[in-house]
Amino acid sequence: GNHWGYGKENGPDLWHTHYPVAQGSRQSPIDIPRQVSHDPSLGPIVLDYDHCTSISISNNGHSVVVNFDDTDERSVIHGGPLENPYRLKQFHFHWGGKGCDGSEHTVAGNSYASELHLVHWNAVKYTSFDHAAAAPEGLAVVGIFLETGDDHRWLHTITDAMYMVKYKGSITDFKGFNPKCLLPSSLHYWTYLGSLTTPPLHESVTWILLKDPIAVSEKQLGKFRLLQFTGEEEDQRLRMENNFRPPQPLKGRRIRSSN
Ligand SMILES: COc1cccc(N2C=Cc3cc(S(N)(=O)=O)sc3S2(=O)=O)c1
Ligand SMILES: [Zn+2]
Repeated sequence: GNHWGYGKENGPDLWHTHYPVAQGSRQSPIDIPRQVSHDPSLGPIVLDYDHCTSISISNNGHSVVVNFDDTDERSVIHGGPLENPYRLKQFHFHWGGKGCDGSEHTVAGNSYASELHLVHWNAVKYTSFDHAAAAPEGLAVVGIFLETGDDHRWLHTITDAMYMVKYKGSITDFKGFNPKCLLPSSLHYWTYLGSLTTPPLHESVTWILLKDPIAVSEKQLGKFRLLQFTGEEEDQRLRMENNFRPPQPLKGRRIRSSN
């Protein structure tokens, strides 16, 4: 049927027809205003990725996803606003078209070129990722902004693998990648309660947005746009770009800032 996407016929403004929660009270992304209340009780976020390694990279028809083995507590985040450790499950990106920005969250109305999402789930409170992804405290997503500048020395590993997952439904081995190398120098962050930014739009996410962007080159971003929304067998060739949802109403939510 009319599967959701980012086009005119199936884009973010129409998602509410199949996913009414799209008009809910804690939807993401949001715009981060210039002034955010500083909460001294908010400790640092800790990313324990030391023994973390990736398994595969795939194209799910909406983004490029790097998947992790989440069968133990090897790679977790804890601290900050989180009551429990959350296990890393996958990371993926959202980006724009040639010369236009594609982040999902915005800062004082400004977009970045792209946004990286590191998706973690609460294996202390929930028995599976699928349960956690639909539960109020189930997920913690770390958002990292990408701005265009110099080449990112480690992003090459990911962009070089993209030709292997050009089409929707493709997946290939991608072992030994540690996302610690994608973190900016500072782990200062904003945090608020929100949702998945794509269908099913579950309101299950504690968002942790790092304030500092990382720099990637236009050339590296260009390789993201070689990916396709469509499958190899489809005659339509749709370049994967502008796969971002615009900011949603804050609806009275509080956004807190770490130090
Ligand atoms: C039962 O719920 C499930 C089961 C399997 C996968 C998903 N997901 C779908 C979308 C989605 C969007 C994310 S974003 N852009 O906010 O970081 S994270 C994420 S997901 O949790 O992987 C949900
Ligand atoms: Zn995302």
